[in-house]
Amino acid sequence: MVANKLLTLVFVREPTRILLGLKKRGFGMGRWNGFGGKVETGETIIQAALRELQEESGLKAKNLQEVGLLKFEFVGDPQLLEVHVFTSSEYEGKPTESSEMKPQWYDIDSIPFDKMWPDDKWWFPLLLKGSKFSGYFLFEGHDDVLNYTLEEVDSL
Ligand SMILES: CCc1c(NC)nc(N)nc1N1CCCCC1
Repeated sequence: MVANKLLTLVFVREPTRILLGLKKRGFGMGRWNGFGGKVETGETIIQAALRELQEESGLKAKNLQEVGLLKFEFVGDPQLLEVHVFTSSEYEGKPTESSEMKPQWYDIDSIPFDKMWPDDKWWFPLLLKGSKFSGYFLFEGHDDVLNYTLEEVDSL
């Protein structure tokens, strides 16, 4: 049984804009996304979310709200990815480019979905309106979603 690989994804949100980062290398390179990565052994999901945000954006979140649970399967890969999605509205620091990510504020009316992972266009609107959501996406390669389920939930 291959255990799910735990990942975090944090979006820093202000009333009219959201912080995205352009992935400069590795998995998802060239796509805008929130900040996140693997949960290492010995750390909680929350600790990992805070660590990855700080490493990748320079920001220290002072609050985190879990807003989504997304599971991803890639055809031919037995490893399921389990992404815990968070938003933060209070933070310290200034967005700073890292080796991994180039941060940039986007107006919530002009999210660059064509330059993001294809699943985002389905669940991002739920994040923006403050819903909690749970979804599953079956990918073939990194560009094609073969099928998906997505629901708004009362609690995660
Ligand atoms: C699981 C891949 C993924 C994805 N779809 C495939 N969509 C978004 N928005 N983020 C993703 N992660 C967020 C955690 C760090 C790795 C990339």
